[in-house]
Amino acid sequence: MSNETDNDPAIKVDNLSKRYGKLRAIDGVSFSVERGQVVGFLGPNGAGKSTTMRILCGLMPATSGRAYICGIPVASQAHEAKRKIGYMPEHNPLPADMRVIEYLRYRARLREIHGKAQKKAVDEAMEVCDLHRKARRRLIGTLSKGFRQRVGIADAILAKPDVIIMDEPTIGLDPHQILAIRRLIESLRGQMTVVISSHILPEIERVCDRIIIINQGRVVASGTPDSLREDFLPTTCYRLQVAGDFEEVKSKLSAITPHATIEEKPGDTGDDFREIEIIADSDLQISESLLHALADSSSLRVREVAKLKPNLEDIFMAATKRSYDETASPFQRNGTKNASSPKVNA
Ligand SMILES: Nc1ncnc2c1ncn2[C@@H]1O[C@H](COP(=O)(O)OP(=O)(O)OP(=O)(O)O)[C@@H](O)[C@H]1O
Repeated sequence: MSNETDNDPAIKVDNLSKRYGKLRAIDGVSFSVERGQVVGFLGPNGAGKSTTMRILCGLMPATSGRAYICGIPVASQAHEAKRKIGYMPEHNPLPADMRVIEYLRYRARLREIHGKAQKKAVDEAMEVCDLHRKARRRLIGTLSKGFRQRVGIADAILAKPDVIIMDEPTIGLDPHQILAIRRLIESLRGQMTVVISSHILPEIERVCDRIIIINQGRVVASGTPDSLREDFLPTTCYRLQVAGDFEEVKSKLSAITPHATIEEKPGDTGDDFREIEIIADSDLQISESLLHALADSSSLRVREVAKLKPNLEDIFMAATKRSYDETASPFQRNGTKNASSPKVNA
């Protein structure tokens, strides 16, 4: 029996843990995902991403804790919860000797979609994934990896699930194929809740509204890319290219940002310009002041002032390093000690 209401989040995970023998693969994981969001689910190898996703998809039971899809408890109402989810595993076993259209019809039958509804569902999924014209009658074994990924996504969206979970959807694809899959995911925004696990961080940063980072079985960060930047790397970095005496440059810049670190970057710019970095602990907007101060001097020339923004890779490194530092020993994952909780911004 369904407990679903439209107000329930698309996904709610409450204190979820999973042990494989003595190993705690995930340990007290909690988060929720609002409907229509595209969320990146990140973590280093072995962090517990696949374990969490498999529990969410009803493919494996948790040791403790609860997971809900649109308010439906996955453990006690697995069949109903599964109807709400489309899952694309990292290693998607597709039959090489079936044609795309045959395979999707077969997958629709497994989801109890028959007759006219089946034709409509298969046509629409092929249309969204751009398989209709180019690949509908092709043998899956003859398709490029990018097209095989599209078949996997078409399969996952066939039954118009509320939630679609994709494990590494762009792994092994060339830049054109990655762009095509990104556009496809973007076209799902607002219609379905999409959770993507990937190690391709620039891709995740481009496409996701929210990021959840898991490390050593625990959620260590959760928020929008901007809120995570503020939480984990609340620094400002300017990079300048200036020609002239470094001590003079330094004294001019120190007058504007007395507490910042000012360093000359090693490396050759190919001429008499040098690269200088200013790093401050707070958010600064000083491009104009920097330009004025340097232009004021007759012996200095400036040709570039750029404010650098930490990217998702920087955030990922900071979040997973912080939690790694806060975890005193690997024994904790076997449950012999309690780890201190890393900072999480839910
Ligand atoms: N079936 C299993 N039996 C025993 N240990 C397992 C099993 N599946 C996963 N593990 C272990 O649980 C931990 C979490 O694995 P999981 O696959 O969930 O991580 P992941 O974040 O998805 O990693 P990756 O990015 O490498 O796919 C790892 O230490 C892994 O070795």
